[in-house]
Amino acid sequence: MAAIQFVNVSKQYPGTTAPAVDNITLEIPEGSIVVLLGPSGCGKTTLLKMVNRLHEPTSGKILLDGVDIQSIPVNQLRRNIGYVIQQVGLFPHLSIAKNIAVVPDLLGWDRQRINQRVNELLDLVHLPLDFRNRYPAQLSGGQQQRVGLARALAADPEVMLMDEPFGAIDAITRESLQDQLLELQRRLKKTILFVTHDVEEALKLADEIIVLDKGRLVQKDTPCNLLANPAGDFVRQLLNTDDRIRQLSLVRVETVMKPLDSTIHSNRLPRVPLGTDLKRVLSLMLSPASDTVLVCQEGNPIGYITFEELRKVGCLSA
Ligand SMILES: Nc1ncnc2c1ncn2[C@@H]1O[C@H](COP(=O)(O)OP(=O)(O)OP(=O)(O)O)[C@@H](O)[C@H]1O
Repeated sequence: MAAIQFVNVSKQYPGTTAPAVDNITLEIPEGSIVVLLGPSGCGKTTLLKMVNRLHEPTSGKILLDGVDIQSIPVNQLRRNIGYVIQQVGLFPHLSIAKNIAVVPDLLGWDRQRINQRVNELLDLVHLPLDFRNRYPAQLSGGQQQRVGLARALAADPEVMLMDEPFGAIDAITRESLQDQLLELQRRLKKTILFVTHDVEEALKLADEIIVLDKGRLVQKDTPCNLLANPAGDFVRQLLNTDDRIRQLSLVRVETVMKPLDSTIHSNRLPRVPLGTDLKRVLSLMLSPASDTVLVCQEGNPIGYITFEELRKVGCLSA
């Protein structure tokens, strides 16, 4: 079942002449990262904020695991959805531990369980335990953003909404936060709806990308299919498809691979772990020549990708 379903959802703000979100119907599959991509003002944030009811649709409905969110009390809904935003929104007067514990506190967890969870989360986002007693102002922007992520994960929500979470962070820290998010996602398998206007970030993080223009859904596809078959000039220009090799370096092998089958004799084939980018796969295919590369999870082959497949999905056609 899709974790989040939008059914004919529109939103028009009072006093405006055009809808910010215009009749969107789409499904966000459980356990996937789906990225909302589009230029400023296309309706990404509005669409996202309707999921935790920070905005209400003018028409249409949104289902969470098949349940209309209108039937769920708002506080309960928000406690079950992790929310990470660009401005982090940490409470300046609370320690890092207390910031991370906000939702477990609200849920009435006992002290010991909260302490344990805070330690677990600091570890998960690669922050040292002695950060527990620091205050937000004593952390760098990237560290604060990791605390924001830990806080959103605290009560182990199935769904995470992330609105340009790395937007205000320098390029190098941003890349490492993206890598950490992907690493976390391989373990936690949350359903993540992620807003960005950064094409490279979208190609790197997404299992599927949803392109919006003026509130309308223009295309919904995997990063590779989007690059291969952009639905018209708007998407083509948005993706700026000139630099194919750069783009290959952003797309992850799991968004393209096929599950392993009996036609593949795996003994001597080159192997890559989940998360490897397609540029690396291509270089393995070229030297020494091998038209198939195996994809492994914890050392065990689970899928494969062929040169023909790379070519067919269009990444190499330019
Ligand atoms: N509270 C509001 N009242 C009126 N109009 C609004 C309001 N919030 C957003 N809008 C308008 O709705 C449209 C969509 O805005 P939204 O913030 O969803 O876009 P976005 O794609 O997230 O943009 P950005 O990338 O710049 O954050 C814009 O035209 C915006 O001006």
